[in-house]
Amino acid sequence: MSQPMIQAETIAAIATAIVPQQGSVGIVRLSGASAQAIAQQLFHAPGQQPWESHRILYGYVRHPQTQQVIDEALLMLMLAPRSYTREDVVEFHCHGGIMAVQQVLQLCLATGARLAQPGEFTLRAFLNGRLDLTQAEGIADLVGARSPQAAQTALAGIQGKLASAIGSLRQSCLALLAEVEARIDFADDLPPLAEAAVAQQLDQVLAQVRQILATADRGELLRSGLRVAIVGRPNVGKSSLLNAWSRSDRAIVTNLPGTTRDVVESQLVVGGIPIQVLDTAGIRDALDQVEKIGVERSRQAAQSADLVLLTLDAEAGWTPEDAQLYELVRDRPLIWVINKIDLVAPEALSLPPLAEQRVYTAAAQNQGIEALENAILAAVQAGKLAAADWDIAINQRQAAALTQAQTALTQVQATIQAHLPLDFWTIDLRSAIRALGEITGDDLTESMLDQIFSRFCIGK
Ligand SMILES: Nc1nc2c(c(=O)[nH]1)N(C=O)[C@@H](CNc1ccc(C(=O)N[C@@H](CCC(=O)O)C(=O)O)cc1)CN2
Ligand SMILES: Nc1nc2c(ncn2[C@@H]2O[C@H](COP(=O)(O)OP(=O)(O)OP(=O)(O)O)[C@@H](O)[C@H]2O)c(=O)[nH]1
Ligand SMILES: [Mg+2]
Repeated sequence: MSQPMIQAETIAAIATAIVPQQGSVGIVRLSGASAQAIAQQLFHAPGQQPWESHRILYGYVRHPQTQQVIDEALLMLMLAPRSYTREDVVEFHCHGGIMAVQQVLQLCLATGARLAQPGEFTLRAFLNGRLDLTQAEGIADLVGARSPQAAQTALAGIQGKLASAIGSLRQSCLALLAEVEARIDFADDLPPLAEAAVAQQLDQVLAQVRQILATADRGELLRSGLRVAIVGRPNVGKSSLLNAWSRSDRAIVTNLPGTTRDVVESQLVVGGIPIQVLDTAGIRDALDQVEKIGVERSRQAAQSADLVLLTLDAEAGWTPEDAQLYELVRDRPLIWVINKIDLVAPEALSLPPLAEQRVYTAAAQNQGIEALENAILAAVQAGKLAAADWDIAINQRQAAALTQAQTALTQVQATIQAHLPLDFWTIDLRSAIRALGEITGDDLTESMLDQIFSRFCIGK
């Protein structure tokens, strides 16, 4: 799969974000055999500027028929193979906003390019051998990263750290397979295989497989993050807690119960984990229709959360309504937040008669936030995050394939121990090699590719 294959069609897409907050520059990208020819019909570079690879041209994008100027722009030509896709690539660096890039893209499409599918530039980079599959997945991870640690891990993937770890395991298995097959084919000419030595080699490979598999939990946390819902009776200080925690005035706070009517979301990073915090409407028998809907959304938020912060008013203490609320959310991982602790003497506290972990906060005074963060990290097992000596973190697809390899290699060991004939060894060795190859893309199927590249964004 790694020999260059020139794709017949030239693809085009807007490579930069199209969002309400406009960027100052927007890029339209072309890749494929006609990229330069298309660009030359659209782009006018005044003066004697030569169309050389890896040089910036200054000029105008013009409608090829009407000569109407669409944008003033910079253009970069990157001739194959020195480009992201290893095909001829052209980038138009246009003015930001929506209109310039949209119109330039339309002109590219009218001049022979086809709109790229999500991830298609990176797919071509993969098909042309510039990246393996784990590196391509790293690129999607980096684009989606929501914490510096997640970005760092993604970059390790792009730089090929996982690829080389898996690659060397696969090489070990291939070498072993070659040894075994040689004994099958030339049994009389070669000394027999030392079973003990082979078993020891397999042990080493398996130990590494286990190490890499252990990074899956961390990968999952860094990629998906946590949804944390702040839930509680009205007026206990949920919105104050969100504001103190996010150091903002994101949510409206008043002394009126029923202030928050809808779920308010905020993005935070705690110990490297991206966290989506949901402040919810206080749960009670609602007074009006709007509040009723809000309360229903609170219940849904609690149900969808990875962790619930069940908040109590320390002054009011543990009430029957709190007990009812607990029944609603007790199947979720849960931390008690005893808020307004500034209003109560420690001996006067009445606490929930329940075992879950507690933290004490005075949200209005920004107190207790660190304790809260520590409790959350403990709840998700901070150990899962501890970066090993490397910053590799595998995803679910990679973990599934690695588990297959582990099973197959364990099977080889059993085969050796049972002193079964060499033919039996090769069966499981081959399936281990295939599973490892699925991770890097050395062994792959069309549907795997679709699955992987469909989670990219357009233009990547
Ligand atoms: N304007 C712009 N910025 C960008 C990108 C881009 O495509 N365009 N990138 C896109 O994601 C990232 C940079 N990644 C890149 C990775 C490889 C090559 C590249 O040309 N690789 C060739 C040749 C390298 C060389 O000349 O030595 C190769 O590896 O074969 C380009 C960009 C981020 N910034
Ligand atoms: N003394 C004290 N007052 C607090 C504390 N936290 C919140 N309050 C006050 O309690 C009142 C209610 O706070 P909110 O944050 O709006 O409470 P809520 O739980 O979001 O209320 P609803 O949105 O109505 O469910 C406000 O007057 C806050 O200033 C605290 O730690 N100590
Ligand atoms: Mg509120």
